[in-house]
Amino acid sequence: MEVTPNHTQTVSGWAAMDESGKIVPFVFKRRENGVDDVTIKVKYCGMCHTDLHFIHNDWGITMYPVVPGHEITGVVTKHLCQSPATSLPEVPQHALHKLINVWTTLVMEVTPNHTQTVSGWAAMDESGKIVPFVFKRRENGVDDVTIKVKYCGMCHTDLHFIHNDWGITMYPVVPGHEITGVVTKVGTNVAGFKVGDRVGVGCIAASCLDCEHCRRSEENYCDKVALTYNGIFWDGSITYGGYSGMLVAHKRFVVRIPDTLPLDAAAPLLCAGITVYSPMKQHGMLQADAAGRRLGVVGLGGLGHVAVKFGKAFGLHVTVISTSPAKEREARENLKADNFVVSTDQKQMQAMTRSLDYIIDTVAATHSLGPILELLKVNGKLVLVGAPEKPVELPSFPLIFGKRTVSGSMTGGMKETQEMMDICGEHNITCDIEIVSTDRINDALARLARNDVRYRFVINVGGDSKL
Ligand SMILES: NC(=O)C1=CN([C@@H]2O[C@H](COP(=O)(O)OP(=O)(O)OC[C@H]3O[C@@H](n4cnc5c(N)ncnc54)[C@H](OP(=O)(O)O)[C@@H]3O)[C@@H](O)[C@H]2O)C=CC1
Ligand SMILES: O=C/C=C/c1ccc(O)c(O)c1
Repeated sequence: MEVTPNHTQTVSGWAAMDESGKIVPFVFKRRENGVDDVTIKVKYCGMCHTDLHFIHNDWGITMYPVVPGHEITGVVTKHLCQSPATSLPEVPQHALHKLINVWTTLVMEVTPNHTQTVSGWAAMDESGKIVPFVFKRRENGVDDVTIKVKYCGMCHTDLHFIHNDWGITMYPVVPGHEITGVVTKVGTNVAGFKVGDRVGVGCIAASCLDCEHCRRSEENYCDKVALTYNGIFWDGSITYGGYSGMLVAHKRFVVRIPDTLPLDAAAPLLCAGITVYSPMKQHGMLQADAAGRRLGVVGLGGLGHVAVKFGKAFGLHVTVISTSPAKEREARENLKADNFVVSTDQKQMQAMTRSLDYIIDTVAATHSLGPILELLKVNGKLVLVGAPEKPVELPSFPLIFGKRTVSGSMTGGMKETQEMMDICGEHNITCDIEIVSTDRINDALARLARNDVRYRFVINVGGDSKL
């Protein structure tokens, strides 16, 4: 109730409280009937197999307690005319603006300290079109840092969310988790940052700060993690990302950008960089004794090209495994890749059998891991970071016959992100970027979807402007 003061109506229902899958009686609160709402007395509810998936957390995205049911029939008991909320201001609007106003009104009702108006860019539905979107952010709290956004990288994850590939998008979604900018305000409990500092924000907006993972600064694995967009923040509000002019971030989730790094080419390090750095470190690829070992990078996009750069900076022998022969020359000449294999060319693939110690797979589309696993030596390790919407094919024979391991990795923790950023500062590692103006976001997304970028689009949100 603290989080959502307008959730005043008590409802009796039935919920699963955990993965045991047992349904128990559950009393909870629903919001008051808003201006665009209809209250329904539920008469019947079908039991879909999706309910079972959520009850058992089959898809790994259940937020317990979960009250299932999406085949609902009933009778209207309250609607607009009886709503306690008054009508919207009389402004000539087309449908989209009206929707935005309703949304903003609701957010303000739920989170009264969300008083700062911000201009950004959002997808309103699965059509995937990005449109200007005005919304509210919270006031700068005692532990918060307010940031004027200068640049924001366009990660393939943004595309997945914009198109609801993963089925979990809460529209309107303001994407962007590769954010750099300048501090404009700090809270009274903030010691590490001051106005004017060059900073970045990556994938995390909040975590519990208290669990075993948070204590180890693996906030990315906290089961209460709130992602930078499409997350649910401590106050119950939905988070909005860096395709926007301004951001309020908790100090724990802000990273210092070394003076040697430009804010535009450093921005993708906040996601693409840390997402490959973290498993490379975890699996020992960055240790001095790993120099000379053989790394394969599957997919030469935003994540992949940074993996090549880290691999080379730490003395690994790097092979790019790509569907795009046209990327070979640049990969060898600019990224200094030692080898380039076209994954659709069976001869080239066969010649690489049992040659690699590690592989990082960054591919955004569904594919089979079988031919890729064959490239690993016995005991070799494959780390999956690409997140296609459908499961990848994982045949057992190449795993068994090569005693190989497949694992996954999700972005990185905050301590590790700062460490990575500082290493990039020392080694002058930045991303290869193409700057996009805010009126070209849709064109850039279309090009990203058809694999036409070398290697990251970065939106110039406010890079040319003074503070
Ligand atoms: N695990 C995590 O924490 C994170 C995961 N991700 C995920 O990683 C994946 C890659 O992200 P990112 O590097 O930004 O994406 P990019 O689009 O920049 O790169 C993906 C690369 O995959 C290869 N590819 C092959 N086939 C396809 C296809 N049909 N569609 C798209 N790509 C294809 C391409 O490389 P080539 O031309 O060489 O074949 C392409 O450049 C995404 O699924 C993203 O959601 C992103 C951030 C964090
Ligand atoms: O695959 C990784 C996805 C990471 C992610 C999803 C949503 C979001 O807001 C993020 O900041 C990161």
